Amino acid sequence: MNIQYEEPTLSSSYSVVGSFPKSFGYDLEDQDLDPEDSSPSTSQPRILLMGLRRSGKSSIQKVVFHKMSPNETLFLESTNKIYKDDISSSSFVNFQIWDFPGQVDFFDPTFDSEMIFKGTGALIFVIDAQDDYMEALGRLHLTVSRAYKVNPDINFEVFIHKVDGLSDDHKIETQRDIHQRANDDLADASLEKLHLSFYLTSIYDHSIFEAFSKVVQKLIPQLPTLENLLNIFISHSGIEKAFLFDVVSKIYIATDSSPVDMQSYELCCDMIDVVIDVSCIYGLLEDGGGCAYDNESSAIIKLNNTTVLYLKEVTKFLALVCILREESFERKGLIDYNFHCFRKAIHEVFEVGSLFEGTIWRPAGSSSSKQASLKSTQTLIHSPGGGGGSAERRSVSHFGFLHHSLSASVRGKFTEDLPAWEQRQRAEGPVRSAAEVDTMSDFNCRNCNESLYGCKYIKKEEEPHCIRCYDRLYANTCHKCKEIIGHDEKELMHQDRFFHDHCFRCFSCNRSLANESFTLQGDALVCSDCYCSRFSSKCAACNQTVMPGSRMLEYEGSTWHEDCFLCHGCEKPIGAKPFVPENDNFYCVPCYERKVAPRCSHCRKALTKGGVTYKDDVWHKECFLCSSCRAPLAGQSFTSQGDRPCCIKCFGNLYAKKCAGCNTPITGFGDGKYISFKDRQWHQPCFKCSRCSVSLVGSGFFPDRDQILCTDCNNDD
Ligand SMILES: Nc1nc2c(ncn2[C@@H]2O[C@H](COP(=O)(O)OP(=O)(O)OP(=O)(O)O)[C@@H](O)[C@H]2O)c(=O)[nH]1
Repeated sequence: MNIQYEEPTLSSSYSVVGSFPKSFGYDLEDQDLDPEDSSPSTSQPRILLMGLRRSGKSSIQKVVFHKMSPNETLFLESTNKIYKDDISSSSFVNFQIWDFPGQVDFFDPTFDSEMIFKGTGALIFVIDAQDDYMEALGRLHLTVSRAYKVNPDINFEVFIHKVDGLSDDHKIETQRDIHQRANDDLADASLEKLHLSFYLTSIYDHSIFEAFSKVVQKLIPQLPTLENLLNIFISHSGIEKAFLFDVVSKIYIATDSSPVDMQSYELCCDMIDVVIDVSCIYGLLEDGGGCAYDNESSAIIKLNNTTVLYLKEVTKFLALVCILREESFERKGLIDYNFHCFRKAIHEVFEVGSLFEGTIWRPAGSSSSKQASLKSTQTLIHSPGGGGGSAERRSVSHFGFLHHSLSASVRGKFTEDLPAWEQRQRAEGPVRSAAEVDTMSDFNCRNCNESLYGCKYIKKEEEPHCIRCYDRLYANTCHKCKEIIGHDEKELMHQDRFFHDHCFRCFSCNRSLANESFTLQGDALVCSDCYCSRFSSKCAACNQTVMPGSRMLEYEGSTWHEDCFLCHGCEKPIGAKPFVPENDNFYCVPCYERKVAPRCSHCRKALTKGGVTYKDDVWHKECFLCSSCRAPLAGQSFTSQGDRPCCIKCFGNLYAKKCAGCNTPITGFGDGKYISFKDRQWHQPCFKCSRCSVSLVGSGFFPDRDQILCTDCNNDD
């Protein structure tokens, strides 16, 4: 195959290196992404985008990192070379994305797996959910197993993409199916340790940004520190939710530890768009110079539901976007002061981060500035009033955050524990000048009264506690292992029970459930896969698992997917409508009436329920009438005259013989037996002696013209 080198046409920041497959572009001499940078750009962490042709790889990259509108991706040409995109020039995160052509051939001798996978942080495999995904699953397995062999530390991420075309039920079913098949393939290859994470994505909504955020976050070693900082910041400032955004890509680098709901995330994304758009109109210089986002950037949007959105610049590429209630925003001085502390802390964290090799963070400055920054932290610790000037000041924590008066109600437990602080302690030892000791002399644990200066501490209802006392007095006990969940351990809560992160596992397969969906079976936690294979039923039509929580139908002990329960007549799903079972088939009522139901012998209309059967014919109840008087016969005694049904009354009047004793009809209904002699008949009670009225049933009698006589009366004559 001979593919020519081409200049990229889509974006000036997009680099094409080499051609596929002759040279994959992995050679170091091709790495000319940053001519200023003497270090080879391969040292940057790398995210690979792989998947079948047209699965949407380039679109994802273009939409997330190059602001391309989703509709424009319709015109993207197929990728036939590896595109290496260094996004660090426009973004805070410092990595390359390699977009692979769909037809990559692992068996080609020029494909250097070692080279590609060695420096890879994450491998994103894109599966087109609107297409038949069996081939993609095969390719996924091949790709991840090869990559895992070279570098087991890669994060394997599967984007089940283009889900905008699927219904909600279909999305869940597709995810479950792909999840199950992919993991089965890995289990068959004894690769159970290889963990795949799955995301439902689309470029037409925020899901792709959310998914990319999570992928990037996993590559950030300082994430727990950032999360802690955000926790402290929001709890001290009365803020409900805060996101640290990479402004250009709108992926969030970190957020506080409360759960992320899509709506809040979308709101904050939209706010960034608004800020950039407005400052492009009003914020640029007359000659068009300047920048739409700079260190002056800050914005407040008040929503009409008493919610406020607050954006502040953190670094050239980072913005903090907060959601808070209007009443909390009245203390804006306090929030701004705390933000100031937060920003300083962030700068310090990045500097520490830059000391680590291969960090995904952009270094904040040279190492000589580290000393200055650490000093400023000390200043903050011991001069909490600086810049804040607020009457609400109540106490100071390590980074000088002021407490919001609502903090107790805002958030419970958080640990004011920052690696940067630890770093300083390790590097310099506990510095305790006289002035410092004075300032901090009454800063003791409220329980054991030991000084907290230079130590980690945790606030409980505004009162600082040393770690030991805090764990002893307030830490929760893990429901599984019955051990205390220490302040520095991740704690998960489910139905008022607390668990260690590592104890929250599936009862059946022992997989961690921290980021998985699960259900409870009695007291046991079960992951959805095990639940499906053990407890859920199979659809009687397609024999596939009926997912718990999905829409289904049950009838006489069998289960169907809602879409599989079809009318045998029109072959459409019957859904919640009434149906009629007939010879192992089911019919919706219209089809049953049209095609299967018997017809009434009287009106010829379909008979769907009840009715009367008489001499192999069926009638609606209301159609089954006396052939003489038209009175309804359903539920009544009746007889027939010829083939026609007849009520007792008409039969007696019109057709029955008369009793020779009482002259009323002998119908056979309720009359008991009757006696017949020659051409005369009697009801049994009427068969008696015409003179002395003695019953003649069972005894001899003597007819005497119209009369019948007993032996005695006959002898009297
Ligand atoms: N409906 C929908 N279409 C999408 C989505 N993402 C991408 N597409 C479309 O999918 C088609 C293929 O997208 P590309 O980004 O070129 O796919 P690719 O994986 O880079 O393809 P190759 O370069 O051939 O490997 C384009 O027409 C996109 O508009 C999505 O989320 N939803």
